Amino acid sequence: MRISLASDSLDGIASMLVTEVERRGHSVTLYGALAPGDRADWAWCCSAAARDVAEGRADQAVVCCWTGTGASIAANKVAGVRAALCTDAATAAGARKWNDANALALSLRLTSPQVLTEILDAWFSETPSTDPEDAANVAYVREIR
Ligand SMILES: O=C(CO)[C@H](O)[C@H](O)COP(=O)(O)O
Repeated sequence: MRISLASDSLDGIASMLVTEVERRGHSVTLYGALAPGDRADWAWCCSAAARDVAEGRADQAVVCCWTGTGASIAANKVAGVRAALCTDAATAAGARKWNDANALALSLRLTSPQVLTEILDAWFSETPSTDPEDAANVAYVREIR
């Protein structure tokens, strides 16, 4: 898949994120501190990655900041993006399955290298639920203005 990655710093698991996503066979587009010379303020770089998803240049995004909160807020402001701040594999799997989340938000502060690999394995292996109730929730979210 085409994955847009953004981080406002190179702290913690930020650099590892790029290699871990590529190692899983995805092509990446980089924003913020991950792309030398790019703007690295979280609001800008995380919304830029999310906009790639909304406008069809990427299938999914992974957005990071120290807390993960700004990254998720900025990504969720982009229409059509459902960003989920995930701190463990079960949350990441649930976000893909029940929320059809198309952007993974991560906290550079909280996410250890081990947890990052667990989250990415869960995120990329889970698929959206086909249960009509789950689909109805996601459809409802799509229409929220
Ligand atoms: O978590 C964040 C936003 O939600 C930022 O990473 C945090 O505010 C630090 O930013 P800066 O290094 O620019 O001061």
